[in-house]
Amino acid sequence: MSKIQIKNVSKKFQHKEILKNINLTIEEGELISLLGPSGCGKTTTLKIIAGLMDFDEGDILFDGVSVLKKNSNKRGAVIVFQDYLLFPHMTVEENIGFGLKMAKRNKRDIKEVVNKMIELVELTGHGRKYPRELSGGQQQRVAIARALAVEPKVLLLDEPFSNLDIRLRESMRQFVLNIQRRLKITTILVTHDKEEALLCSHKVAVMLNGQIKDYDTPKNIYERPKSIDVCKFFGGRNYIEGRVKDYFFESALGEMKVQLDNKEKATCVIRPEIIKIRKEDSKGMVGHIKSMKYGGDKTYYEVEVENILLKVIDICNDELYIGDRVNIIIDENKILVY
Ligand SMILES: Nc1ncnc2c1ncn2[C@@H]1O[C@H](COP(=O)(O)OP(=O)(O)OP(=O)(O)O)[C@@H](O)[C@H]1O
Repeated sequence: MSKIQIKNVSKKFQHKEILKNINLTIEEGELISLLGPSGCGKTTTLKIIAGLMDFDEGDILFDGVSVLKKNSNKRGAVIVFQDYLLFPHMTVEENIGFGLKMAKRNKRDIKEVVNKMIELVELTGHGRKYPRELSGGQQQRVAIARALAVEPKVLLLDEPFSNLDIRLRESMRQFVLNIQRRLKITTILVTHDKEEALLCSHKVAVMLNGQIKDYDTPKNIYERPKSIDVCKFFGGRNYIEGRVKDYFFESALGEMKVQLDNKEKATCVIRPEIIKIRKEDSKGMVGHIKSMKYGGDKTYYEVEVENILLKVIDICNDELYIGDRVNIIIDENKILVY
């Protein structure tokens, strides 16, 4: 249950800069996600926090105190990796008790903690089984129990759900979240799954190319990211070129009010879900539907307006067909201009 501060951390592998001046603060009891594409440096960051890897510059503090001189087993941070890394020749009980045995805790204590953990992760009756006798989700719960048994101050989860099928992933995610909220353990979740990061976290850090590009609440990071790179990482958005003049963004789509100073070249980012389409009734911007895909609770449209193909996500409108002329309504309060 520590506050974690990562200060100006940089790391090179064979002269290649992998982490570039990483700064992050995670408040006590918070769960934050480190979100980014494959190879951007997420696992490296976790290993550095856990003390499993050296780095070139910077500092890591737990509760305001540098942990650089502490070995990994003294830091109180544990990592759960995506492939669980359970010991195959040990039973569930032995796996969960392993860290406590290493810490030379007495047998009675170990048994008590192991039983508590087995109950916590809902594996009562499975204690004597070996990992191969368990399902993927059960193995994962053993890995979580093993990590929590040593009462870490910091829990580091490296893509813990990525090996599970979608249904199991959702229930395991909720399961881990409940435990995290109950124990209030400071947690960093590494993921490349955007929805997972948004759903689970108090805050999300978007990591691209070894740099933290943005760090904010899920809503702010999704709706108001600081840079166009982060918008592009979330994907699926509309990018309109234009300029800002006298507090209006001017483009082929016309004028939209913005709170920005003049800029000769600017890009407006419009999320598909802030655009609504209606059967044409002569008011407002007009386009025509080029494509539509039914997706159950939403429909994906492509609408051509002034030679621009706009992606639109709206509820299904049974009166609309491909080729129809439609009015486009953009929520100007939700556009972003960079
Ligand atoms: N021991 C190592 N020696 C050399 N290069 C390494 C080493 N470990 C990682 N790298 C490189 O550092 C970069 C970051 O790796 P890292 O595992 O941190 O990425 P990641 O964001 O966790 O990716 P993924 O989501 O695929 O696990 C990659 O380019 C990787 O090839």
